[in-house]
Amino acid sequence: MHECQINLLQYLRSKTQVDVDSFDADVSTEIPGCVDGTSNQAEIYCEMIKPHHDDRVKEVLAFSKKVKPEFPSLTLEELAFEVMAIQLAFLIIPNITGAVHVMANPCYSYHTEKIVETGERLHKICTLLDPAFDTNRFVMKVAATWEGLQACRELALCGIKTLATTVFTMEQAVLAGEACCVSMSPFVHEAKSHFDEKYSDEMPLLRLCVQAQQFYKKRSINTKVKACAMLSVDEILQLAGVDALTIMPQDLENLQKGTGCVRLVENQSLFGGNSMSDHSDYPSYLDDESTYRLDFARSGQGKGQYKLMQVLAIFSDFQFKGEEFMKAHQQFLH
Ligand SMILES: O=C[C@H](O)COP(=O)(O)O
Repeated sequence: MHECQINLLQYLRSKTQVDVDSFDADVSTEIPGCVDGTSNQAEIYCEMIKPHHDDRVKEVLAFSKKVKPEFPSLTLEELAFEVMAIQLAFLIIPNITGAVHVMANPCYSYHTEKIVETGERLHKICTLLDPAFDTNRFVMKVAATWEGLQACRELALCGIKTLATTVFTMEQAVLAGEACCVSMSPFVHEAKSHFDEKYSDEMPLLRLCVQAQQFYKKRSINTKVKACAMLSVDEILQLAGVDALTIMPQDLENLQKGTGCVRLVENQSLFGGNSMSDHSDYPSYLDDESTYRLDFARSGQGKGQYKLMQVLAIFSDFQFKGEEFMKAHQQFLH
C-alpha cells in the first residue's frame, strides 16, 4: 500500500464509532471490532426465517409459552417475536464490545404507556433468558414520535436506555436530546429507498447529522448522534466524525476491502475543520406538545412527517409478518 493510502474501515474507526446494522452473527464475526449491534423489525424477520434458526424458533415458542402468564396483555406470537429478537441479540453480544439494540413494536409508536411497558418487558425477558446478562448492554429503539420520546423520558428515569430512531428532522433530534435518549439516529435516506430498488430519494440528510451534533454540544446534551441508512461508502465517508455510524453489512465489507488516500478521504468529511456552523436555535419541546407537533409537521415542508409515516408503515408490516410467522409455527408446540 502506498504510504498515503489507508484502509477505509480503519480510517473511519479513527474518527467515529462503527456499529453493525445486522443481527446476523456471521456478519459481526467476519467484521470484528464493531461497538454496537443494531436491528429493526425487518432485520429480525429476515434473520429468523433462515432455515438454520428452525430449532431456535421452536425453543423460542416453547419458552414464550412457559413465561406467557407473566405477560398477559400480549399474544403468544407477539411475545415470541420479542423473545426471538433478544435471542438473536444474545448471539451477537460476544462479537461486539458495546450494546445490542432492539426496536419496540412500531405498532405502539403513538402509545407512550405501551412503549414504557415494552421497555420494562424487554429487560425482564433478557433477565429470564439469561440472569447473568448485563442489561446495561441493552438499548431499546423507539420511533421518534411525540409519544415515543415521552416514553424515553420516563424510561430514562428508571435506568432503561433508549435510542430515538426514525429521525428525519431537527425537531425530533431536539426532543430526543431533551428526553435523555442515549443515542439518536438520523435516517440519511428515507426507508423506502432501502426497500424498493426502483425508488430513490434525492436529498440525503447528511447535514442534519452535523447540525444535531453541533446542537447537542452547544447545549451540553449527552445524547450521541448515531447516523444510519446511508446508501454508499461515499456518504459514509462524508459522515466521518459523527459520534457513531450504524452501517449495513455490504458497506462494512466494502470499507474493510477499500483503501483511499488519507488527505482525500479526510477532505470528504462534513465534520471537523470542514463543518459549517449552524446558528439556528430551537425552543425546549419537552413539555410543549402543541409547539412540537406544529414545528415537526412544518419541518422540511412536511417531508419529515411524511418520511416518519412511511418508515413506521414499513416496519409495522414486518412486525405483522414476524408475528404471522410465529403463529404459523405454533403447531410445533404440540
Ligand atoms: O432501523 C434502521 C437501522 O437498523 C438502523 O437503525 P438505528 O440506527 O436507528 O438503530
